[in-house]
Amino acid sequence: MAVATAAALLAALGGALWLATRRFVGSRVQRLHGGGNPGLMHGKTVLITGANSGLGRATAAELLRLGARVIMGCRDRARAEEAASQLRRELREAGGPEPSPDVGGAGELVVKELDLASLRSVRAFCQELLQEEPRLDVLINNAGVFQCPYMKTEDGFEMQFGVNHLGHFLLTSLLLGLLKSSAPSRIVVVSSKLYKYGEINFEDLNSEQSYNKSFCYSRSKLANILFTRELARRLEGTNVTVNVLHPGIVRTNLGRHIHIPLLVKPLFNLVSWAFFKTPLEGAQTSIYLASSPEVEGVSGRYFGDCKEEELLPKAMDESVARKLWDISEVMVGILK
Ligand SMILES: NC(=O)C1=CN([C@@H]2O[C@H](COP(=O)(O)OP(=O)(O)OC[C@H]3O[C@@H](n4cnc5c(N)ncnc54)[C@H](OP(=O)(O)O)[C@@H]3O)[C@@H](O)[C@H]2O)C=CC1
Ligand SMILES: CC1=C(/C=C/C(C)=C/C=C/C(C)=C/C=O)C(C)(C)CCC1
Repeated sequence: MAVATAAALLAALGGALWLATRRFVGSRVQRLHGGGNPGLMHGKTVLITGANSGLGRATAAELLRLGARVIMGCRDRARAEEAASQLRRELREAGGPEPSPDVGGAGELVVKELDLASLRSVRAFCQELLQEEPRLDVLINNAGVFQCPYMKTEDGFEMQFGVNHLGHFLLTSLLLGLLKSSAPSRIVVVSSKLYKYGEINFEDLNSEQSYNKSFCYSRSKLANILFTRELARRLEGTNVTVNVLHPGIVRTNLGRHIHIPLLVKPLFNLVSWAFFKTPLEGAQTSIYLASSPEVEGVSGRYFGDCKEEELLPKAMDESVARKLWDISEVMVGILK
């Protein structure tokens, strides 16, 4: 009995130690990309959608630390201003670059309103940005909504397809001119491994015949990959690259629509704390694709953990990618 108790205690202690070590080592491994080169992003302007939370916030923090001027495109100004104040404070405390107009706005953080569930908002955002910004070096299409109940965007699109794909499609299209005139420039698209369970069902892109929230999330993430590959093809020879990534499973606010019974929540929190990536760990591939010299000139590829990965054939289907592009142009009103 005593031996069994001692063994159980030892196992629990070992487990706790392992988890704590994993957290500790993880937080040190996080800063590898560009960590040795704090000026890597000096003079570069980066736009990140959904930069007030989770992966977007962590990506903004790290690119700021590397000297970029970061524009946060966020739907809620109050939430975004609060995140921006925290990021500025963290940067100061870490001894990062002081905001400096002389070095292309190094370490400067700008908040702009952008609701990807409204084409009007996307257009207004781009109009303002194009008036104010002389250059855009990196666009990171990061914002996303995950498995929400059936909802429509302002323009009547199914919410996940509307925000994750169509809003970013219009945003990117309207900013392409500026990205081209700032070349070499980069576009980074945040997708998910869950694309594997999606299909582009052209006959019901608005999910009016049936709605399955998991399918629609996966469909929107498959659309992110097809969009990236078609855009890379169209951008050949322009010195503007576009790559897509999956971040792994990351502890963020993305799961806000998942209902977890109150009693199970503490256990779930513990499990996610132990096994999910932190936002900074999850953001590494976004940061890598946005800043690393290793991927200069690389375009149309899919990455995870800062390494290229293979795609399923359905994500490489050129005819589906072209058809999705053409339909997206009509849906967002670029072509009538
Ligand atoms: N976490 C994970 O495990 C994984 C995440 N991803 C992808 O990573 C990306 C970032 O998600 P993550 O950081 O995890 O989640 P968060 O929920 O923490 O962040 C999502 C961001 O998107 C913003 N957003 C949502 N809807 C809109 C909208 N209509 N207009 C503008 N911004 C909007 C949110 O704004 P607000 O705060 O105002 O709601 C928030 O800033 C997503 O594309 C997601 O699909 C992919 C695979 C796994
Ligand atoms: C961490 C966490 C939650 C869950 C988040 C999950 C499960 C997110 C999964 C996202 C995935 C897998 C996206 C893939 O593209 C809850 C429920 C909000 C409760 C509080 C802590």
